[in-house]
Amino acid sequence: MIPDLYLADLEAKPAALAGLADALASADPFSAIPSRIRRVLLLGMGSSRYAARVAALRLRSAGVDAVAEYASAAASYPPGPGTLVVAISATGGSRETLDAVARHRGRSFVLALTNVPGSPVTEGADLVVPMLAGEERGGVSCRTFQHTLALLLALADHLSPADGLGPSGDPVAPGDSAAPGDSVAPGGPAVPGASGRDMPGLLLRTAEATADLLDRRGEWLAPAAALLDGPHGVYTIAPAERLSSAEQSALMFREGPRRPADACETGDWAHVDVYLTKTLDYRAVLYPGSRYDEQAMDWIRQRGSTVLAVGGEVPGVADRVRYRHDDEPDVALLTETLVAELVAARWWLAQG
Ligand SMILES: O=P(O)(O)OC[C@H]1O[C@](O)(CO)[C@@H](O)[C@@H]1O
Repeated sequence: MIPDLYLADLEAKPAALAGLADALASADPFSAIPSRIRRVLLLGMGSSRYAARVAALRLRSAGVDAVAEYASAAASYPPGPGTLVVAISATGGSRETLDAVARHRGRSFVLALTNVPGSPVTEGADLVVPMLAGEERGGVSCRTFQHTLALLLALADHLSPADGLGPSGDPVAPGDSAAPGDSVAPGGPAVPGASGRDMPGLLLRTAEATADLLDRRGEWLAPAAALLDGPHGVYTIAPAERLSSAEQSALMFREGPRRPADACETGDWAHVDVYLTKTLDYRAVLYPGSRYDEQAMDWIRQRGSTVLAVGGEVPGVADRVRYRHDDEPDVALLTETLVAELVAARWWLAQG
């Protein structure tokens, strides 16, 4: 892994997103998914699984039977023709994901989502969807994480009943979702773009948000890096619907500069990370948007902990980083990890 190439990979995000937006505007990559699908099993490791978990939650909130599993889990859903397996591997070569796919090949409908066409995960797959993230020369999954999330949102749109998620990403109202056991799109095949969302438009706004953070990093990056640079590691906090942001951020602090880092869900924070704030110099990135932001911040203020908010205003934080379109939850989901990624790159480069 090479820090200056990792930074170059981050700087190439807006162009890669524009390319993905073009591709999604011209074709639905999921149109070959059969109508018999009744269950979605997303499999992956590391950042691929982080993205999968958020997508599975979104599918469930639209009434679709979906779960994200560690590909390494020995016990999971049995294979079957009604199961759509989404095997996610940026490199296409993670051992655990290949082993899990082997159990489903020829028995479930296997969709391989990968950045490397022809890689092992595509062997025997019923459908291959390329991430179109370009080569990551730094050796760290960053653009592939962003493109995985984007494509899984597009998949969720494709599989969701027409009365499921709205264009804003709001969950369906209680009682409006499909009944348990319903096919993913009642009465027929999954409807492309059933949610009515303009996915290419979302990706172009994400590219603008990403470019805004990159262009203005001279203002915010040095203070943010200094604020998070404590003796006891970095913690990251995000709502369940965007937990991938906290998980990917913590992974970037570990994988690049090799700093201790961990992720926590915002509501769960009061049951888990709160115990660290009394004894450690607790420093965290908060991705706001949970109804439990204030519950966490109440403890954080009492304990004098240090929090950097990304994408919103939260009373009691030490500082905040804002960016274009950060009031749009799906733009935030797709963009916000860039703050942690750039801090990680800065620390990594400083190590020489
Ligand atoms: O998506 P892949 O290529 O299967 O990789 C899974 C994980 O493994 C890593 O490559 C690290 O080993 C991470 O960057 C990634 O999150």
